[in-house]
Amino acid sequence: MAVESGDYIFLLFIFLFSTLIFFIFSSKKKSARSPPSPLALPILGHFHLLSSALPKSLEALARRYGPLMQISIGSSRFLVASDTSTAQQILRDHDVEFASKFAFGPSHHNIFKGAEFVNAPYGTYWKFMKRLCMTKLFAGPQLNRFSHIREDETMKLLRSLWKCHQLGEPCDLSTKLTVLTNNMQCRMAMSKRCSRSDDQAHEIREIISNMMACGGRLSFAEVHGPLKHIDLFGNGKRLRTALRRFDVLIEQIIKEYEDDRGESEEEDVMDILLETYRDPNAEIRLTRDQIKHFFLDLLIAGVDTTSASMQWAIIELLKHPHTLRKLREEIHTAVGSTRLVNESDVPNLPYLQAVVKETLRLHNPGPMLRRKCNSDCEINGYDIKAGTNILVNAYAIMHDPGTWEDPDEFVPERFMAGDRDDHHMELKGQDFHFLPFGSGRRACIGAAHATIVMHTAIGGLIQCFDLKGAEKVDIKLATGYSGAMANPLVCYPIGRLNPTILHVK
Ligand code: HEM
Repeated sequence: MAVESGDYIFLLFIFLFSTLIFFIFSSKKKSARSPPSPLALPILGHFHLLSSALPKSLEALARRYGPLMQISIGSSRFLVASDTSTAQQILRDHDVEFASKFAFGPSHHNIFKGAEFVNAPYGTYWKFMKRLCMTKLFAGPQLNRFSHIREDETMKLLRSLWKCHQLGEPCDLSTKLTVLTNNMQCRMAMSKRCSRSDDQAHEIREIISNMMACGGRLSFAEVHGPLKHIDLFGNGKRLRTALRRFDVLIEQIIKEYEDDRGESEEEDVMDILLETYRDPNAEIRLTRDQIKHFFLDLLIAGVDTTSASMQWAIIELLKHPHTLRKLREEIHTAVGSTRLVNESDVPNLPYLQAVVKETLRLHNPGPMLRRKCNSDCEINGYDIKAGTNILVNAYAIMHDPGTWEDPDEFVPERFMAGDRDDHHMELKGQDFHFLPFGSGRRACIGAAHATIVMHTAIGGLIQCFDLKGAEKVDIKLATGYSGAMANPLVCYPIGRLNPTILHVK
């Protein structure tokens, strides 16, 4: 068969086209790079470059190595994203690829290993539990259902401070705020048990505090580094003991639920989980350990974070008398002095909202967002392989001087319309300059609950009391990567309005 000139032209075209495609792809491959990394030491990795204030030391490294860098601490390797644009790619543009999390704590001491919700990979189990949280605990109508619990516990807090005022006694506000958040959460999730008396909620609190204290005492080297499998000071053992105590207590609560089956009270989250556990045809097969760990996760994720944020807000207000005065004036104008601030007042208290936002920006208790990449993708022009662990440094983003004027100062006015540019930022994670509750599929599920609690408790405390002596507290950040305070907030409450005679509504 003769070859016609048209065929030559066609073959030449195919040749040129394939060559072009080859070059495009091979040049892409060549430009496929790994993110930069500081010089690492053998075994220790970058351990020597990091201080106990991890978000801050990672922020300093990012200034030299860029918004996406590789870090290793002992056997843990991860990328760190430190600016808004990189965070947006990970948390929004590639949200599905980064919808799993990796464990970044002393998880090797967890006696319920594999049963976690907060660290669960993106899949059927996580989706089921998230749906349960949103439909039964933390979405609009469900949140409203629990308003009486929040009111009741806030009133208990204010009454206990009034008692200190009457007796002239000091008050450990840190503990009282933690009791507040713990009791609210226990009553919301296990209302049948924890509403009858405070005993079980109190015991749960004690165990979780103990657990957090042991976890916090573990050094970086024991969590990530060369001492990971040597429990040098016995804190790992103590942590496991606290977990076993939690196991015994929660097992007892579960048994009480099982014995009380058929009682007419309204279904709570524990009932729903136990129904799913018993049902052979349920959408997922839950294990008993998963149920236990779910409650543990809610308590660990929600109690100390909300309490620490309120402690920081109070300290900042006491350090800034002008801000405190302005807040009191706003509350006085909008609410008056015959009734207590309540949840429906919050939309009319923009300065209180600004105080809460500014506290969460400056002292965020969840400053490192953890993600695990599910499939290969590209971020900032770098190839990211499936299985890569990433930390988004929300601390660095919320302290970025390019976004925030005087980023280390407490200036609630920046969130007030008309004062500065930043006022439009909301708490829902849609603005990647402001990420106190993270963003995307794995964002905080308790954000709405936490902010309601913060507004009403801070509002009530400021309305009813002057808090004297707190200025003597040595204000330091606790070690580790959480944003909690190192020392308890002890003060003398001096009554301004008696909460026990104020109207609640
Ligand atoms: C001021 C209080 C709180 C702050 C600042 C906070 C912050 C955060 C942050 C930054 C994350 C990670 C988000 C991400 O990776 O994108 C998170 C996750 C989470 N938070 Fe909160 N949180 C607070 C209160 C609560 C409360 C009250 C609860 C529930 C009782 C809660 C439950 C959770 C859970 C379950 C997750 C994991 C969600 C998942 O992995 O799917 N948090 N929180």
